[in-house]
Amino acid sequence: MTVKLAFIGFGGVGQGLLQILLEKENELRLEEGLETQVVAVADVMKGSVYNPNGLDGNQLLSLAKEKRPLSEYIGDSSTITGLDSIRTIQETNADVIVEVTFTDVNTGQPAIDHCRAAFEKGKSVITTNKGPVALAYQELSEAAENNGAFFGFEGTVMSGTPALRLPRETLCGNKIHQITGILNGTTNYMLTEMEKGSSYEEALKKAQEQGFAEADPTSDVEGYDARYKAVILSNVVMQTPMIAANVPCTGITEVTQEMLHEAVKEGKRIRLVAKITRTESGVKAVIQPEKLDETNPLAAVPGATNAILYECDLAGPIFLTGAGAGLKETGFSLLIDLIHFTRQKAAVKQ
Ligand SMILES: NC(=O)C1=CN([C@@H]2O[C@H](COP(=O)(O)OP(=O)(O)OC[C@H]3O[C@@H](n4cnc5c(N)ncnc54)[C@H](OP(=O)(O)O)[C@@H]3O)[C@@H](O)[C@H]2O)C=CC1
Ligand SMILES: N[C@@H](CC=O)C(=O)O
Repeated sequence: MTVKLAFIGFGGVGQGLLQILLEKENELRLEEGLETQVVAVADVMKGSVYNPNGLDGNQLLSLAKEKRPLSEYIGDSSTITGLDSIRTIQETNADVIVEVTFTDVNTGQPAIDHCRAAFEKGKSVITTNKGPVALAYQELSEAAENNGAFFGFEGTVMSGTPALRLPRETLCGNKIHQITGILNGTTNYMLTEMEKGSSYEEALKKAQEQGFAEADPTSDVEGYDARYKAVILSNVVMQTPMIAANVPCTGITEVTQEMLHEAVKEGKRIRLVAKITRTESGVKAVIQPEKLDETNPLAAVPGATNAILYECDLAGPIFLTGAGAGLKETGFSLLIDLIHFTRQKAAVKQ
């Protein structure tokens, strides 16, 4: 099956997915029957390019790496430049929209509108953008279903570590009554680096250089990104709608090197912890730095690695750890969605 893709946003994660698709082209065709063709890319600063017969992935990546505009793409006479993101979604022949614009922690826009526009046209969406799933999950998942479209968002929590499919699919049949996790790679990386001696500013800069941080890192350090992820876990895994603004949230801006070193001396670690609990009056969440005993499995989680503990009624505690951020790792999360999209289409055909 050939799947035509349009990238909306072409930053680190979008490029990460395209790199993987090029590297694994043969494997994906042979093992999953999946062939992809990038037909369009639309990005705010880089511009846009569309060719219904497909674009050359290597040329797109070179332009992005050399920070050259997409209007410099050299293609045949069917190549069009200058479509904005909504026209790219509505007017191109893409089957799947790869929504990888920045996450806006107040409005979820423009990503929510991108998803709406895609579903109205019966097109599928795969995204790592937390806004749509945290703020409009109910509406968008219904719109996808009503229009026969696929809505994939595995990478919105813990990047390529399957923090959403594991509980929804593999652990199905359990009632999960509590989820506790380290859900932000940037802050965990910063806390680990600060424990080793880096200043707050140095640690943040290093996290930004490695592509872990949000476009506006305030979202990471103030805990808003982890709060969005807690809301997504409530919406999707606990199937209980949660309003982000109602979730108490404290980031790591007040955590000093002294506090971290003191904790280490006590045999403890300070980590930014998200807790989502099912109570008699609904699902509640809280995000805050916590001093964890070294025996707590979350305390041992280093760098941009994240971890999550699901407390299940039948399976008991299930602990999952892996990348929480990173361009290739998050690009991989989109590949997971793409493979599931392909398998679903193939199953419908049979
Ligand atoms: N990096 C990571 O480890 C992870 C990231 N995510 C999420 O994935 C998404 C992408 O992340 P990442 O690639 O790192 O971010 P980047 O900031 O590198 O890329 C985002 C891209 O989207 C573009 N963009 C912004 N608004 C629009 C718009 N309206 N139309 C078209 N393009 C737009 C930006 O353009 P410009 O820069 O030119 O303004 C930029 O090129 C984010 O939502 C992020 O929260 C999720 C999990 C992990
Ligand atoms: N900025 C985020 C990226 C992934 O969601 C993080 O650091 O976890």
